[in-house]
Amino acid sequence: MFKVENLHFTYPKNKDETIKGISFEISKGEIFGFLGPSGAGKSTTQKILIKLLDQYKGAIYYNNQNIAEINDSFFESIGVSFEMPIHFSKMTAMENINFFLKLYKKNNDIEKLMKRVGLWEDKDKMVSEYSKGMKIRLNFVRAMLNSPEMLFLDEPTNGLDPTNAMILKDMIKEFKKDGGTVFITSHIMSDIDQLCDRVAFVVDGQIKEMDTPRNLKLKYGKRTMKLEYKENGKTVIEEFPMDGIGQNQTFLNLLQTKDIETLHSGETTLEDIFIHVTGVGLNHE
Ligand SMILES: Nc1ncnc2c1ncn2[C@@H]1O[C@H](COP(=O)(O)OP(=O)(O)OP(=O)(O)O)[C@@H](O)[C@H]1O
Repeated sequence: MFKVENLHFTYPKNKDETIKGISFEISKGEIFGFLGPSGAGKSTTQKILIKLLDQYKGAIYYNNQNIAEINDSFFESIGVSFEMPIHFSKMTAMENINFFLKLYKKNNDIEKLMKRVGLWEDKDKMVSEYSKGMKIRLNFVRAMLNSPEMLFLDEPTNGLDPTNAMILKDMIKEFKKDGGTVFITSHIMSDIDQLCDRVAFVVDGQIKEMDTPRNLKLKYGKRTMKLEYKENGKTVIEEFPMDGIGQNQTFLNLLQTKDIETLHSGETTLEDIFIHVTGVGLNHE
């Protein structure tokens, strides 16, 4: 569906390259996460992919067509939601939608979308009266206006309360179920974990790691079992190697004789992997 080959990009005013040879492919129906520390080049890549920036080196294909050679049909078939919502604040939400709807040949079911994100009741309110979370939800509706085949989402749940974030994530999953393809950036690792089929970690304009969240967890996870049990009123914690765990008599004895509180494998989180791969902690603004 989407193929990026050896992408390089330098901002005209800069000396150094921002994107230093990125390659990846996204299959139809796949949700692909693009993760990395601030300044790694995520937004720059996204802007190149949606043809906001040109003068890059390398090639980008959408449905086997070089995007440099596709005309308006490209914009007809993609939906974009940037982190900072941009709407006409002196117009109502519905007026905003109607304005943008006219730009497209294909239109989605607006009432259904607005009801789903919980904005139907407030559709005639001025956007200036909308809260930050409402603007973000309206932004998502805008990305879906033309019933796109592929979505580009930059931090789509950032600034939403857990309930609204869950609704948006469910909508993204439904979009995928209906055959849609998604390119997504986020700092919220649990969202990425729940949504993405594959993720790429980008550091300083290069992809450092790319795989399914499960494979990454297996690769970076500690192969251990951690056991917590009660003894003389105190909690004791012991760790055992996963290999040969079924024959480990000490471990088996504890299981049979102790009052077990918890038992889990040393699976690592995407957050741990992020810090390991990028060498940079997550910023949760
Ligand atoms: N218009 C521009 N002109 C020159 N340099 C830019 C421009 N936009 C971004 N940069 C630089 O390019 C690099 C990558 O920025 P980019 O916005 O792509 O990072 P990011 O990974 O999206 O970061 P964040 O997570 O903070 O949004 C940074 O060093 C940034 O200063």
